[in-house]
Amino acid sequence: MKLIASIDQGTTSTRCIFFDKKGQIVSVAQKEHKQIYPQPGWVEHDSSEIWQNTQEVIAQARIKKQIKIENVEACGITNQRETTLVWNKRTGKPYYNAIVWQDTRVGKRVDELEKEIGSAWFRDKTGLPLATYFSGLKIQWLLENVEGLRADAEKGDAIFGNMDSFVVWNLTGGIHGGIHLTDVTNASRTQLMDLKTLAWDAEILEKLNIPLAMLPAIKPSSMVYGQIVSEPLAGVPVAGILGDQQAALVGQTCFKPGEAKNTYGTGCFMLLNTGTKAIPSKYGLLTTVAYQFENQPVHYALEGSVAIAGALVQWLRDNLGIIKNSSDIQTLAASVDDNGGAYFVPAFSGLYAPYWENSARGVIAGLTRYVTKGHIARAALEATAYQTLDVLEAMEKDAEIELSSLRVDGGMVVNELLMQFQSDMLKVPVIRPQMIETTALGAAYAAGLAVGYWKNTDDLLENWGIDKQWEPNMQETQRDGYRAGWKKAIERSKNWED
Ligand SMILES: Nc1ncnc2c1ncn2[C@@H]1O[C@H](COP(=O)(O)OP(=O)(O)O)[C@@H](O)[C@H]1O
Ligand SMILES: O=P(O)(O)OC[C@H](O)CO
Repeated sequence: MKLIASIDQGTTSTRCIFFDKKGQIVSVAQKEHKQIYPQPGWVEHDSSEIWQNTQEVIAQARIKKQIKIENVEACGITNQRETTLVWNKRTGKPYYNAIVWQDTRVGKRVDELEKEIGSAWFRDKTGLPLATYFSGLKIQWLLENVEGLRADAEKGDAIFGNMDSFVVWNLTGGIHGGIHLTDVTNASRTQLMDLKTLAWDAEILEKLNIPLAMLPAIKPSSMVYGQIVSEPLAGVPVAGILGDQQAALVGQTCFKPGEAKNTYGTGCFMLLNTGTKAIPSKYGLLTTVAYQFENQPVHYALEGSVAIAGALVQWLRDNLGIIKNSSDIQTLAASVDDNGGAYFVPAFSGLYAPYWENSARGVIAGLTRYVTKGHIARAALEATAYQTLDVLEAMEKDAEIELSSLRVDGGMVVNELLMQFQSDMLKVPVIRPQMIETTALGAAYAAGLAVGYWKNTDDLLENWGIDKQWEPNMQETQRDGYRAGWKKAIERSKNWED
């Protein structure tokens, strides 16, 4: 049986999944990597650990089901977006740990640029507001803080990449001729690419003092980029690259304008396909590239990015120790009937969409002696649903549409309590497809389309099917009460950092 390999290099783990023609998983392997927190607000990853894990999960997934290399038609890559790495193309060594998208170290720089140039200038060109989230300011921070880096970058020896570029460069030979490229979806998250021309923007590079020589070539999301030379996928073409949230949009087969999905992982990201039109946002969303298949026009999306969703469950597990495994939150939250008046705003990296408040920090509001750890667990889950509601409202206003249902995926959607509460808050049905590994599937689709494994997107629509659907079932007054409590808590979280 012929298969497509997909590598999903996510924020908390790296997976390799082999898919068949029906979009079903044939084999999967996954490994978590360390989260490094050197200072409050800083988040880093060790890039050599990530590359090591990538090789291990590919090998494990192949061995588990004895997959023969001649049966692997192509490989797709999908990745945590924005996370920024600079390494030396002659030695392969990184200049610094990868600075993760959630990292807030460039907060001061954001404020300076806001005063100096203003967010609108960046938004008009890139579709993105000034925020700590994107890669451009992280690259600038590295250039200013790592000795010797600027000179190497100007020579073109020090090269930048998000994790897609880093993985592809290593797979295709590394210091022995690895290719240095990225796809349009990832490039659209650097804040260095012009959304209309799909090229690096010379004015922004000049303003941030970033040498063009260090940036990867920008390519479509689906095409044969080159051959893998490293075991255990040697000889297989790399044929698809998509940022993970765009990959989930493709995996959910949201190919028509007006179709949307919400992915509940570390963070939570809602994307609405807006077709070949880039819609500027007036209500706090991002305008971003959805995908570009080879020889086809680019498709855009509106995106509502929420930094902390499942990461809050991990925080309750790792930092407070009130649950042992992430899945234990279900029993704990179900041990009480409601949130007991408690609201948890997880503004650990400031607030992202639709607020974009760098200076916000996390708060638990409404505490009384009545509140138990069950209520805190419930408030933590509800936080994801309220944040999604904030984003959905902004999206409906920006795109002038009304969503009739929402397709969901990601690690948190196994949580039925959350899914019901989500539907109650949004007042629309929430639909979980049979396949919730949509991120890896989307990258597999991009790769498979490039090599003719699937003929066109119609082939892919047949692979999508519903597993479960939740209908709204809450009294309006009760819902309004929850919403009002959340809005008050949001106000308490703002303007915390000086
Ligand atoms: N039963 C559950 N209820 C709520 N959250 C969960 C549950 N199981 C896992 N999670 C959360 O889902 C996230 C993992 O989802 P995943 O899609 O793998 O994330 P990512 O791709 O961002 O690494 C973790 O943050 C974890 O805390
Ligand atoms: O790795 P995930 O699933 O948390 O996704 C991270 C996003 O790409 C950040 O923009």
